[in-house]
Amino acid sequence: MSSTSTTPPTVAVEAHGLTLRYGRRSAAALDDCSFRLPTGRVSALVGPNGAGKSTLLATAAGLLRPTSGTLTVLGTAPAEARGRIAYLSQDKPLHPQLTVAETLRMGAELNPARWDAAHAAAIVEQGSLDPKARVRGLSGGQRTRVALALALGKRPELLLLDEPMADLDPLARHELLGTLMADAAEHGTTVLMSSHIVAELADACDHLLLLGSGRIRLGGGIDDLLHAHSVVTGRGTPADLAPHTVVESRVTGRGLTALIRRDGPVGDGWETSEPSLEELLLAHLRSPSAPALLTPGTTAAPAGVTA
Ligand SMILES: Nc1ncnc2c1ncn2[C@@H]1O[C@H](COP(=O)(O)OP(=O)(O)OP(=O)(O)O)[C@@H](O)[C@H]1O
Repeated sequence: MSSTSTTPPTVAVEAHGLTLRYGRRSAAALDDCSFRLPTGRVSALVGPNGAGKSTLLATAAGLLRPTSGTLTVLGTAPAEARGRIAYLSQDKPLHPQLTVAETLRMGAELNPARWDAAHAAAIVEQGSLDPKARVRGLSGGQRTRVALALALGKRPELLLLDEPMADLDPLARHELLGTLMADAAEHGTTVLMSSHIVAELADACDHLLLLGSGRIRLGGGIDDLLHAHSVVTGRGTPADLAPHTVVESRVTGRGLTALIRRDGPVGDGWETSEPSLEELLLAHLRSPSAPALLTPGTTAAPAGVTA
């Protein structure tokens, strides 16, 4: 890696042929993944159950080692970047016997150089949590808030969140997503978070990584990915849509409706519109054999070339 302390890396996470098997004979949980994620963005990590999202996040946090290939974060090996990363796993481990205030004090002690006490306290206060309450007495969503306060109070350069919003109520989700976006905008924090709640990701995230069966299916800026696709409706067959790539098609009352990846202008006779994020993701999830697409900024650099 060639980055120096005066020039922060522009790439937060970069994978080359990243493959991870939990056992020698197991199927690959991550299978030859190559991609890069730019710094300072909020990226959504999406995919069906078992796609490899948690595995990728734990690998980026330095808790799992690739079977082959490489993964670098913030320009270095994940283990070397631990102090600059915050990782919140799905089970959000906290000490149940500690109070909320003691938990935040522990965060301060563990991260003396970086701890932002005011930021962590504000996240807890927004949830109207009693600082003297014991963690074991909190609801699932309240624990999530404390765990997020611990992660964000560390002022990480890279924040890895595994389904952080699953047990939050809609208001809390909205508010905490706003906090993540503000941190990315004001402090350049890079956020990579897995989630199944596509509607909320569309508002909060500007980047996307779609995993299916351990492989990268889509990667890039959400706007770029949406612009690259069209929903077309008309009287014709999928073959009539050549040279475009038909990701998914179905016959409806109005003829054929297809989600295509455009290769030039769409011919006359087809009504076209831009897909929503949900339409794009669903079409790719229902069509696992559709070719993968990584937009230019998300394609891993050739070996030996650094950001
Ligand atoms: N500790 C483990 N030991 C063995 N196999 C595992 C382990 N953890 C995950 N796997 C397997 O690796 C694959 C990817 O799992 P992973 O948990 O990364 O998926 P995911 O996309 O996070 O799923 P979900 O949306 O259900 O959380 C799955 O086939 C899973 O069974």
